[in-house]
Order: sequence, then C-alpha cells, then structure tokens
Amino acid sequence: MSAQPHLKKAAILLVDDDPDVLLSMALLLRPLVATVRTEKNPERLPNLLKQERFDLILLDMNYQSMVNTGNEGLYWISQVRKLAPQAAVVMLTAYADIDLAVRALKDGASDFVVKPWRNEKLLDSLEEVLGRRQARDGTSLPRHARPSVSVSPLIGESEAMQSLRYTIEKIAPTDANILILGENGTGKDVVARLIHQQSNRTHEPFVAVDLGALPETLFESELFGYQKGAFTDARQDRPGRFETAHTGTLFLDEVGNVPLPQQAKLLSVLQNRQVVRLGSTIPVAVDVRVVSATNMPIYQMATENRFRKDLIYRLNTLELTLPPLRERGDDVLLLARHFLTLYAEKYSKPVPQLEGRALTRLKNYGFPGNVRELQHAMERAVIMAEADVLRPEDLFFSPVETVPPAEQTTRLAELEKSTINKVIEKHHGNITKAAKELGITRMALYRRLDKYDS
Ligand SMILES: Nc1ncnc2c1ncn2[C@@H]1O[C@H](COP(=O)(O)OP(=O)(O)OP(=O)(O)O)[C@@H](O)[C@H]1O
Repeated sequence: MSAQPHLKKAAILLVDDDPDVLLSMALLLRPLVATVRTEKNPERLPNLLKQERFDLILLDMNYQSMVNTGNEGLYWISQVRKLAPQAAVVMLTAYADIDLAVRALKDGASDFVVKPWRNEKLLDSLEEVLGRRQARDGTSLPRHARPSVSVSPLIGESEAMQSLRYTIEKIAPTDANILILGENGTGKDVVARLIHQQSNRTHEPFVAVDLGALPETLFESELFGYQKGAFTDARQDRPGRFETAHTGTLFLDEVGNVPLPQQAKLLSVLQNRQVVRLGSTIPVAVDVRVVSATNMPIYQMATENRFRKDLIYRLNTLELTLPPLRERGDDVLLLARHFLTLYAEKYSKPVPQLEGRALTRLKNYGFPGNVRELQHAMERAVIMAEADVLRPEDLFFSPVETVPPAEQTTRLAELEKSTINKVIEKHHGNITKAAKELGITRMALYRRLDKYDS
C-alpha cells in the first residue's frame, strides 16, 4: 500500500504564474499522483474546470500581472468553489501573507502551504486534505471513482431475468473479463454497471467508452493516452481510459464496431496488461477488469475475418446474452408500469392506468427497440395522455425501429392522403368544411391535393 493512497488516485491542478514553481511542484508530484496538470494563467481556470474534474487545486495567492493584494487569490477561491465544488483548494502563499492565508481558509480553502515549501510537508498536507475530503463527502478520490457507480434498477421477474440476475451475482466478483451480447436497448449498459457495482472493485473507477462513437483517428489517444508533443494539439500529458480505469472496471461499449487495425492494438494491451501513451516509449502497467458489449453478430464476423477471434477470446472469459424484451413475458408490463411511475413523477402528472385495449396492444407488440423503445413510449404516453386510463392511441411505437426511413416517408404520405380523402368524402366534396375539420386552410388543402395528383 502506498504511503499516500489518496494522492496516488487524485487529479491535481497546479496554478501559479511562476514557471519555476510549477516545474518543481510537477516534478515532485508526478511520480506520486495519478494526474497532474499545470496552469500559468489563472484566467484559464473557468475553462479548465469545465473540461476536467479535479480532486484538488493548488492555487497561488498572488499573481504578478495583477495588483499584489492577495485578493486575486481570494477571488479565484470563490470561482473554484462555484465551478468545481467537489475540488479541495490548497493555497500557496508567501511567508508574509499568513493573515491572508487565514482569510483564505475562512473563504473555503482547505489548507495553505507557505513558500518556499518543504517537500515532505507539502505531500503530507495534500494527502491529509484529500483524506479529509473523502471522509466528508464519501467520494473516493479518482475522478470516476465513487463508492459505487450509479445504476438503474434491473427490472424483470421473468425466468430469463431471474437467471440473469443470478449469473451476474455469481460472476461479478470473479475479476474475469465479461462480454455482454444482446440487441439494442436490452440493458447491456445497465448490466455492465451492475457487474462493477457487485464486484470487488466497486470503490474503484468505472470508466465507460463508447467505441461506436469514437473516430478511428482518436482511438489510440483516447484509450492509451498521449504525451505532450505527440501531435499538434497534445499540449499536456494525458492518461488514456485504460490508465484512468486502473484498479477498476473499463466498459468497452459497442466493441463490435472497432476496425481491424485497432482490434490488434486493443488485443496487445489486453495481453500485455500495459499501455504505451502516444509519443512515449515507456509502458505503464494497468490493472483493469474489462467488460465489453455489442449488438453485432461478433462470432459471425469472426468467421468472415471482420473481427479477430483472439480478441474475442480475451474479452469473453465469461459471456452473458441479454434476451430481447419480446422473450421476457410479463416483464413488459412490469417495466411499463415502472416507467409510467417514473415519468409521471418527473413531469408532475398523475400515473396513467394501463388496462383493457392498451394493455393488449402493449402485450402484442414486438418491441424491436427493446426496453429503450418501451421507455420512450411510456415517457411519451405520460406527456400526451389526456385521461387517467391510457388508450391504445396513447401508445406510440416508433416506426423508426421497424421501418427503413424511405419507407416511413411513403407510409406517412399515404396515411395523410387517405385521411384527407376520407374527410372530403365525409363532407361530400365540400373543401371548406373538410379543411376546417382537418385544421388547415383551404389553400393548404388544395396544395396537398395538387401534390397527390402530380
Ligand atoms: N431491466 C431493465 N430495467 C429497467 N430499466 C432498464 C432495463 N433494461 C434497460 N433499461 C433501461 O433501458 C434503456 C436502455 O438500456 P441500455 O442503455 O442499458 O441498453 P443497451 O443494451 O446498452 O443499448 P445499446 O445496445 O443501444 O447500447 C436505459 O435507459 C436503461 O436504464
């Protein structure tokens, strides 16, 4: 165990306009701290704090470019407290500024360090501040580490779901890599988080990467990190997701979308359990449990040489397949009621009742978009429902899930055309009355009729 366990996991930002101070602090801290950033110009703080989350900010009280009253320091404490309330602030002050340091403490700083500092003393102070902060708000220190990851409840009492829950309980604590298969919206993300939550790594980081949304060009820098100068925009060293997930769980979502050349790189990191940041030659050991997920037919892809078999074997020490919603029997109703209650509360509406024809419609629908589609349909129903009991018409199942876009447009146009014809027939060809019933102007109705004629 490291003598400074909190420092080891922390992300620290150093702000001082003296480059020598920044350099010597960074040299001292880098070997001991997970992430160290330095910033010369305090004006950049608001931007930096929006982009990144820090556990501790070491802030100088005086800046030469400004009036030397120490008020700049106090001003910046107040800004940090607003923009990054989770971060502890430690002030750097000159010996003569002790009164000011005391004011800084009153304004919310956690401690102060007097320049010139003694290295051991500085490290002790930072470690102590980080420890106190963790005890206070129960957050563990690395950016992504929380006592437990936030997980939606896994609802379902069908046999398939009960057996899934049992399997998760059994495999979560094993540390084996897990591949989760299943159609879109079946709950792969929820299950990945649950596995982390029930694992021995629960207090360590859970880091999720959507590989489907990651452009090929960013794959390496995002996953493996980079060293300052590795490419034009690499202004600072940055750890990748593997390093950030160190000692925790890395969730590789949409792993089936990774192109072959990147698959080789991923495989090599998983085999060697170390990453080399872009622009560096020094390997960094990483201890991560990898949970991955995909809705692609990954085994078929392997037979077609579109996915590496050896990579599958690294990922699927254990494998889970989530059943589609249409195979979960009455779970559809449990989930529907769960989402109706959830959204009724969110939108401050009464919980609509689900019975009769609406219930039948729900039971008979196939849910190609699975739980996500059901969730959206229930949210919409809560917003649109006009009575206490839902009607079948209140249940809108997205055609997007079932019909390709071109066909949808044609279908909508057909629906519109037949509705217009029916209304005109009903009014025996009286365009004024038909337009009124349709809620459009006569001109608009004529334009529609022209369009259908052409
Ligand atoms: N069993 C469940 N109980 C409650 N909510 C669920 C359940 N399964 C899924 N959900 C909810 O449905 C939505 C979709 O789930 P999730 O994102 O986990 O699916 P996914 O399989 O990862 O989808 P994709 O393949 O598109 O990434 C989420 O809002 C999730 O909270």
